[in-house]
Amino acid sequence: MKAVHFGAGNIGRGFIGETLANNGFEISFVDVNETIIDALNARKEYTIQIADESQKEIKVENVSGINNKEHPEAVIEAIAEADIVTTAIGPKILKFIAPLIAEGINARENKNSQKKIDVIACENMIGGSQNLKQEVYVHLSQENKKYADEMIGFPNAAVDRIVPLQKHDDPLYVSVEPFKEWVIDEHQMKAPEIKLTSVEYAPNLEPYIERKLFSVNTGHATVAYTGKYKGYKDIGTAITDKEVLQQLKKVLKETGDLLINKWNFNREDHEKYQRKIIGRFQNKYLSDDIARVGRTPIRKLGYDERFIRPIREAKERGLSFAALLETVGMIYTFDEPTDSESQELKKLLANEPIKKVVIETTGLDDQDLVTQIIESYKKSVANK
Ligand SMILES: NC(=O)c1ccc[n+]([C@@H]2O[C@H](COP(=O)([O-])OP(=O)(O)OC[C@H]3O[C@@H](n4cnc5c(N)ncnc54)[C@H](O)[C@@H]3O)[C@@H](O)[C@H]2O)c1
Ligand SMILES: O=P(O)(O)OC[C@@H](O)[C@@H](O)[C@H](O)[C@H](O)CO
Repeated sequence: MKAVHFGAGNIGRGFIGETLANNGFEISFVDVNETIIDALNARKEYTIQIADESQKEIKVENVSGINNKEHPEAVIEAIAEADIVTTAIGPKILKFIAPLIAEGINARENKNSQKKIDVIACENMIGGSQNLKQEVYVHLSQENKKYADEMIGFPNAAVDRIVPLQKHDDPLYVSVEPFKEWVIDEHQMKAPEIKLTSVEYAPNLEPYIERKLFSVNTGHATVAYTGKYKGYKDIGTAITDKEVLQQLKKVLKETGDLLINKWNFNREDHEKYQRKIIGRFQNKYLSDDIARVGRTPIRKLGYDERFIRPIREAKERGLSFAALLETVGMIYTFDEPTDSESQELKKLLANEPIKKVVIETTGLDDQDLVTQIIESYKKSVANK
């Protein structure tokens, strides 16, 4: 069985690669990072280290790499032969790899392949694979679309494992937390006979992806932005600050109340899930930079993203969202020189009226919310 995986980065190697290999797949990693691709081709294996007291090492074998900038034709060929295609490349990059996936589908049709496959985007976003499908379909002819409608599934997925930026001499070595969870929307699959061991299949992914995004990611981002606001550089140190931990707990209470109200989750189970998340952020065996967790703040301020969507939905339901609003105010003060979106946000704030910046970054048309966010931002600036 063959897998093509786009993005040989942290989660790509640290989780998706491990899972596919455990399920007997031969994996072609597609990436633009020459060092990683060359190392994959030279060694055909890499090592994952579990970041807990065991420090256990796991070998991932039967892997190779394709540089999609240099060898797009090899990627198309690999997709034509694949049994599964996955991505973990970043939500904003999906549109750049869409033409290659479209050409791969075209190649499958040209060789009259009757094998159905699924293309699974493992990104932190709601509706990731369906979003990728839209981008891919832009590049398909009417005829290709008909073939794709029948043969290619784009099931949404939620992927959870903290994999920080890696700082080892070996460019492939990847240290990961022990926790892992990958859920795939079963109803959107075209090849449901391929069921990966250790992956969960759900009839409706929405509650899972919202629970993950609005608990793990809203919480993680809250530690990052509150931590940065208070001068910290990494998640593990920031969370030892009582005020940062308090802010995290307040935010998780708000998203928890929303999720319980919306999806009818059992409160006790959800609180247990939240405690587990806090413990994961406190993992002393992991060193996770605030620069990584807070990366791309404009994306994270998006309408359907980890802060604005829970704020909108809490407001609709008459639930509290004060701590979420407070954190959003701090996001606008996030100044990370290594992150281009953070610098773009800084420039926008320096050159445009704050109201325009808030509307553009959040996509909100609710004037009351826009005003509340402006007030929260001004408070953050004043108290800094
Ligand atoms: N790291 C985590 O803890 C984690 C956990 C769950 C989900 N995710 C999600 O997975 C995705 C990837 O995150 P990551 O942390 O692994 O990031 P990463 O930066 O480590 O990996 C992304 C990889 O994509 C490659 N890439 C970028 N543009 C490309 C292009 N045009 N063509 C081919 N390759 C390209 C990069 O070279 C890099 O190797 C994101 O959507 C993220 O939200 C990450
Ligand atoms: O990947 P992002 O930028 O959407 O979010 C940063 C982190 O919160 C994220 O990568 C987590 O580590 C991960 O989602 C845990 O499953």
